[in-house]
Amino acid sequence: MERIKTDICIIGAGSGGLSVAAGASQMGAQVVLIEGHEMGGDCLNYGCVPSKSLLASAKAAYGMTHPGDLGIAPAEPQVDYAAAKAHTRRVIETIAPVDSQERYEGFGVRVIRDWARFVSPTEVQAGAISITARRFVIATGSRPFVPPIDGIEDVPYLTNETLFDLSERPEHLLIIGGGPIGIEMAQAHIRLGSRVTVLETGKALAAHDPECAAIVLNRLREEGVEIVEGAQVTRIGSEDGSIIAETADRTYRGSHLLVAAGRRVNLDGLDPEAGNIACDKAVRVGDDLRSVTNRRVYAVGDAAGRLQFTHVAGYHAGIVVRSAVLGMRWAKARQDHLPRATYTDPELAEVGLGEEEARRRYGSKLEVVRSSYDHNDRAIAEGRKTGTIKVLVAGGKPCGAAIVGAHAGELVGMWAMAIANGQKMSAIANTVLPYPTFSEINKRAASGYFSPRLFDNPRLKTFVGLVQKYLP
Ligand SMILES: Cc1cc2nc3c(=O)[nH]c(=O)nc-3n(C[C@H](O)[C@H](O)[C@H](O)COP(=O)(O)OP(=O)(O)OC[C@H]3O[C@@H](n4cnc5c(N)ncnc54)[C@H](O)[C@@H]3O)c2cc1C
Ligand SMILES: NC(=O)c1ccc[n+]([C@@H]2O[C@H](COP(=O)([O-])OP(=O)(O)OC[C@H]3O[C@@H](n4cnc5c(N)ncnc54)[C@H](O)[C@@H]3O)[C@@H](O)[C@H]2O)c1
Repeated sequence: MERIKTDICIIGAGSGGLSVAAGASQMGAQVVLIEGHEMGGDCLNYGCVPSKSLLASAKAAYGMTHPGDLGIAPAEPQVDYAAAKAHTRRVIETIAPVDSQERYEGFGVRVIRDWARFVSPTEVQAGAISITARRFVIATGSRPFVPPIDGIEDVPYLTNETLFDLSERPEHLLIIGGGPIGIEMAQAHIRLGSRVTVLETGKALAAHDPECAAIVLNRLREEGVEIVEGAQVTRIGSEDGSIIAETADRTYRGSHLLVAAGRRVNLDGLDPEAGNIACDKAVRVGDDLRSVTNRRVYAVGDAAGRLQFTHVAGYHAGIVVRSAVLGMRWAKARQDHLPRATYTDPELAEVGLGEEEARRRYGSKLEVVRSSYDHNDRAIAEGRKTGTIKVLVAGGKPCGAAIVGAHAGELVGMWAMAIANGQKMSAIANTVLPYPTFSEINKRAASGYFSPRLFDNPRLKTFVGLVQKYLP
């Protein structure tokens, strides 16, 4: 057996593991990176990248049938589902070199392509290689959770790991789960010509601001997606070549079934017990992202059991590099400034607290300011007036923002920056933005916070009266 001693051993070469490896190795630490499957993990191969690529094809098709009032006649798009999937593959291939074994070996990282498991609190094995390290980073990500519905294993269901390889367009896609994956893929498929039914046991897009989520769900329904909330599927089966999903009061039929019912953290095969690493649904870590039972071990990204986003995995990686490479043991992960976006049309994006939590925390001190897309000149010019922004303000500072509308994922960045840096509403209001841009929606919301203070203020009016009296 080959034996390696290293500074940092990272398990998993997805968004989190790769970011730790890049940072640590380029700062001079010795790094071993172990990947059992594809370099790039979920985001590149089965997640963000293919889903956003397919949504882009779908948006192009929708734009042809819905040109709005722009003076262009609608046209029937010739949708080639297989070609759209070829586009997603090309996008993956274009981005893949950035996550490749060769690139990381170029940084001096020893990359091992095998599955890793702990054999002791200080040692991991990957195939015939044993690695002891000063610090370990669990960056094993997550996989689709398949609910134990009667009959589900007897039908050929799809998950995000197989959907993007499907080249025949589903005639009628049944989707179990109305979270971000289910809803993004529902819109992609309805626009590419499938019929789509989403069966959601609770509320669809439940993690999002309810007002903003409702706008997205209404749009999907208008486009023809059947979204059934409160649908408890009790049995899955097949009949006459169709897949059927039974709830208490109805049977739904489709040609294909996509399971998008949440995620399971990848801990199987890792043998965390042998490493004295306490886990529940994820690795149990504190805000320092270190295992509560084995201080040599960190967890990042989906494996850390917090928000499951690529940018969060990257953020975690930065904390780990500070702590494990630079010895800044005080480095801690925050949650309050992390943006979340769902790339439907209209987009949905949030940062910071939701309204309910903000009210609990700040009570009557909380102020809510809003601005609507239909007052934004660029949105009017482009015929993209559906949308709104809601900013939660406490003590003059934004503590949360929710946006639904075109480019919401871009617009939320300004609020993420303000919250991350403890900036006041005046920081947004004082920023001069180019005209006409969608980002002026943010500024209008910030101005909305100051308007009553400036324009409905009797003391200010008296002061201005005096100034005007004495000004030469
Ligand atoms: C369909 C879909 C769309 C998404 N869209 C977005 C989006 O638009 N924006 C966004 O921010 N997030 C999105 N996400 C979430 C995002 O993909 C994940 O949060 C992110 O990939 C997590 O990164 P990670 O490093 O924790 O794990 P991963 O990227 O999953 O990487 C984990 C890696 O570890 C490897 N591994 C696991 N166990 C072992 C082991 N024992 N030994 C060796 N290797 C192992 C795996 O093979 C994998 O390569 C999406 C997810 C899905 C499924
Ligand atoms: N745009 C993005 O950034 C993006 C896109 C996709 C996914 N993601 C990430 O991936 C994570 C996972 O996404 P997801 O949509 O799979 O999970 P999710 O947990 O967000 O949503 C799953 C949904 O499935 C429902 N569900 C569970 N069991 C069910 C059953 N038996 N029948 C019907 N419905 C059932 C749940 O109630 C829930 O609403 C997200 O939380 C997000 O962090 C991000």
